[in-house]
Amino acid sequence: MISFNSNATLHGLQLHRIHLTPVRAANPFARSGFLGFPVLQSLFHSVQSGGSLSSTFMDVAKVAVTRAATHDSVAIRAEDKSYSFAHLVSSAWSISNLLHAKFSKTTEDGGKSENALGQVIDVNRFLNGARVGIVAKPSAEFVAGLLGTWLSGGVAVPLALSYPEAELLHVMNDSDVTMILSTPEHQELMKNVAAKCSAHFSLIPAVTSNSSEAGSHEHSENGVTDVISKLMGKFVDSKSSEGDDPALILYTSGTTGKPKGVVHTHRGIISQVQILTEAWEYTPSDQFLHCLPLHHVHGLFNALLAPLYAGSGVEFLPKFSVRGVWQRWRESYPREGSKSKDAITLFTGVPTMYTRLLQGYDAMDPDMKASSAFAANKLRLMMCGSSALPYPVMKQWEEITGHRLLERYGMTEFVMALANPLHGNRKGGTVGKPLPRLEVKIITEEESEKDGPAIGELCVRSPSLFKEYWKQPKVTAESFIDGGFFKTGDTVTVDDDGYYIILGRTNADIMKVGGYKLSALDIEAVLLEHEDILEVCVLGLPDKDYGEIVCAIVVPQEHAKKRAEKELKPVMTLEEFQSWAKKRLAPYKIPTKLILWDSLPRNAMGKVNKKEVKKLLVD
Ligand SMILES: Nc1ncnc2c1ncn2[C@@H]1O[C@H](COP(=O)(O)OP(=O)(O)OP(=O)(O)O)[C@@H](O)[C@H]1O
Repeated sequence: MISFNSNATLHGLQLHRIHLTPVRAANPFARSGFLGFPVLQSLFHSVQSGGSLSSTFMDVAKVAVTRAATHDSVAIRAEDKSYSFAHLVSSAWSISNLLHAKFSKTTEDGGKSENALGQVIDVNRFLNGARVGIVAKPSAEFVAGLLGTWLSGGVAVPLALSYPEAELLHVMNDSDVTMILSTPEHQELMKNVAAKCSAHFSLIPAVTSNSSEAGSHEHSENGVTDVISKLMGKFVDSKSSEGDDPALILYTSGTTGKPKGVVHTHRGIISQVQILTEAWEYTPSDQFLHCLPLHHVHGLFNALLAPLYAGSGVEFLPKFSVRGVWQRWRESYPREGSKSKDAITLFTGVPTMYTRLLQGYDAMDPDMKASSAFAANKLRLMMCGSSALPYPVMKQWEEITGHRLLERYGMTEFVMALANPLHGNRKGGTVGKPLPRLEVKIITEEESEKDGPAIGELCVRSPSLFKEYWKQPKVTAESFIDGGFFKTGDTVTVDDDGYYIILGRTNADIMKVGGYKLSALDIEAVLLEHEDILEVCVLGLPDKDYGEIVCAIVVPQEHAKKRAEKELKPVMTLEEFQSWAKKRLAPYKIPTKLILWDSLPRNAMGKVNKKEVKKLLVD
């Protein structure tokens, strides 16, 4: 067994912390271990860095929200509207009122509430850990729904928009949601689902945008004071909620079994957003272009909560569009020396997004190519993760945009753990080293310890580790080893420079072929170098002689399909494919079965569920 510790520097965060000490002392949010606090804190950060350090929470909050109301601090942009932090906080407050009206009645002493279960509880935590399902596209309403749930002592369960009704019902029933918050476009379906799982349903009130008249009125100086006083009143007298209280349940995609509810605490969330802010130096001058779903950690933490915590703006493209992304970058940096006011500085995506962006680029005329590549180059940072980034994609992206994508590794259970550096060598085919305050170790099998690099299961210990699998104490207990390390189920190795290489999910990507243990990801990376292959999925199929055989499902490039049509020949034969692979792969790694498909069945995060595909092929 070998273990590694992260020793990354902390200077960025220390500055931030020292700066905020006077505010935290007087701030009731600080005691509550509540993400609403860091969101407000990020406003204070920008106020203080402007030079006017105020001494009390009320002073700082007033200045901060007034600034936000004068458009200085845009938190969210979506569909040509912008929303300040003040708008989000004010909407969260309205949602909390709405939930309060539904779920509690104030007791005679006025300081306590009785919730729907007849429990007498503190007015500010009336939901008492009840689950609130949030079904909304990436929008200001989604963020307000999340904050409103936390303001009320609830546990947010963000749900996929793409789930069919049966899957939605599974998740809602499993997490025992008390309430579903949604938006008009999903009203019909969600009302139906709510009725079937005996939950209440409510629409999230539209968040007021900066441009609307109601918004400017609401956040006039008196309005601001009013919102702040209400929030203060709500928190000053509240008993602090413990940071270890559940805040969020995210459901896994189920690539390794039935979807499990992963419970994150307030403290874990705050730790994670601080770790990411520090590692990638998110600041209030950053603008994130966000095109990921919000029920997975990549879209929720890396591209929303951490940037909001850091005071960065987040612009939602509700649905990923190749044209939309390139266009937004070109608008940000129209020509040399010019940068738009809201220029995008940060982007993150899954590998298939970069593949599609490259296809879109190839289809552009030369002028458009030049302006697109120029604009992309101007962003501060581009990141990739959620599944393995194929080396050819990374290389081509760098040739065009000048950006070496920062690849990182994460999982629903601990959010992010390993990452290539912001400054320093980003190594293709690796996911870098442990993030600050993260510890990892590899549990090796006896025989692999003798020679060569350690290969085994990656285990992670982190302040951002989840608390438990919802209602699954046995599975939770089995997922940890001594000392609180979480067993990821991923097989990894580490190179001579300490960079980690993900070989894949032990039970889906690691194939046992005639005594060899092979990584499907390793073989996929090589096959993607074939000029006729657009996408590939490698998996092991059962075989009575070898245990498993290597099967490759290939999606051909358009040009290969057109050529095949013209020549009235198959796009690729197994013989041609194998003779190409022979020069690049050891004989036992060469696929012995080739299947050609038009596309691969990918989930919202661009992942192929290999277990499902295997079932299709074997049954
Ligand atoms: N950069 C990366 N390279 C290779 N694999 C990655 C990378 N980032 C994430 N992964 C894979 O994604 C997994 C985490 O994804 P997630 O938490 O969404 O689980 P899932 O596989 O989709 O679902 P389930 O937990 O139900 O199996 C990791 O365990 C790892 O296998």
